Amino acid sequence: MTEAMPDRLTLRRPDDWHLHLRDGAMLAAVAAQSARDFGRAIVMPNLVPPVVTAADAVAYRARIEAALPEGADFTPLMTLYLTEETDPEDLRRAHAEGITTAVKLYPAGATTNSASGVRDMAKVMPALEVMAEIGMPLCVHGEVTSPEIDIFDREAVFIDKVLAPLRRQLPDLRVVMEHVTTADAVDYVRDNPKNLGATITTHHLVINRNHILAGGIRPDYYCLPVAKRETHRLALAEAAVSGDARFFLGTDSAPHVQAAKHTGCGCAGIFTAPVTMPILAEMFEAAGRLNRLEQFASLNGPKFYGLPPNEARITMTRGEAWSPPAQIATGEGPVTVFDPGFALHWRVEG
Ligand SMILES: NC(=O)N[C@@H](CC(=O)O)C(=O)O
Ligand SMILES: [Zn+2]
Ligand SMILES: [Zn+2]
Repeated sequence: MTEAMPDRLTLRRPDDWHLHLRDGAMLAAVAAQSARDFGRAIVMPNLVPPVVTAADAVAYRARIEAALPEGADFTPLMTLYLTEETDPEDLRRAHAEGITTAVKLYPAGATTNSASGVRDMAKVMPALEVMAEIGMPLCVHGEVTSPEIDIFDREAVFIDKVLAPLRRQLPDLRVVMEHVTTADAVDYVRDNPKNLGATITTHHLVINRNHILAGGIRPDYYCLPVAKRETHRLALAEAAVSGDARFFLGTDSAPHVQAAKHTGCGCAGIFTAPVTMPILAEMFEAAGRLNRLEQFASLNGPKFYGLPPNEARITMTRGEAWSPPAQIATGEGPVTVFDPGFALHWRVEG
């Protein structure tokens, strides 16, 4: 006899430790999509121009708050975009005043809106030293950008050539490897427990590189770091359901209008905010680990950031298969909602 599968699940309200909310009409359309299921989010600073100073972060936070629905239970946790001109004293002030939760490192040219990123790590060492001193985490887009490095190898090479040396130099710096996509990254995090965590996205738990390229090119599955082969996806899924506190949810929900993705040079980013919790429930259930979903989505992230978990709870229920909308409308045009390619049975109540 098989045990009855639970059809109801109550968990602490989840958080999203890596989110792109954008600005203007896009922000107005997507803010509510995250605020529905999530209590807090680490908000990425890669606007054009980027959020580089404490004053920029204060202004951006006010725009986000203005875009949230009345009464939303959602706190944006702000980040600063690290540049070679970042003033370490501005970081110190932003941290002391509780304006920012983390700083984001984009290697120049690695991803969407990263032109102002870092070319020479030596130039940002004074800022990183201050962060290590005050305990401000560094969130890292971990890919090298040299054209001679194959795009599927860029994360693994980054670990060897940039991250490991940096962590040897500044062992007290708290680092989050954002959106890990490889078994190499999972192993590196497991083997180096001190001051290191990793976010895993919704889509990297679901797709491998075949989804982008087999049977036709699918720009809606294109993101950075690009999805890797199936063995890597399996390593990510195993890390997510393992209960290991160093791995936590960062959706990397990154809306782009369809016109910017369905084109000759489509941009990177997948919009997952509205479907993340139903997809995760489906995945954790299939792995027989539904009881670990709360650790991954609601407990491990706050633990790494030294914040209390949310007091509020959400309830998820399992029922008939349902189909999320294929797209949402925004003032800039439609945005495709991530399609996991399997039926969803779980929903967040309320
Ligand atoms: N993940 C992506 O493919 N795109 C992100 C940037 C990022 O997180 O690298 C975006 O801002 O669109
Ligand atoms: Zn990134
Ligand atoms: Zn991102």
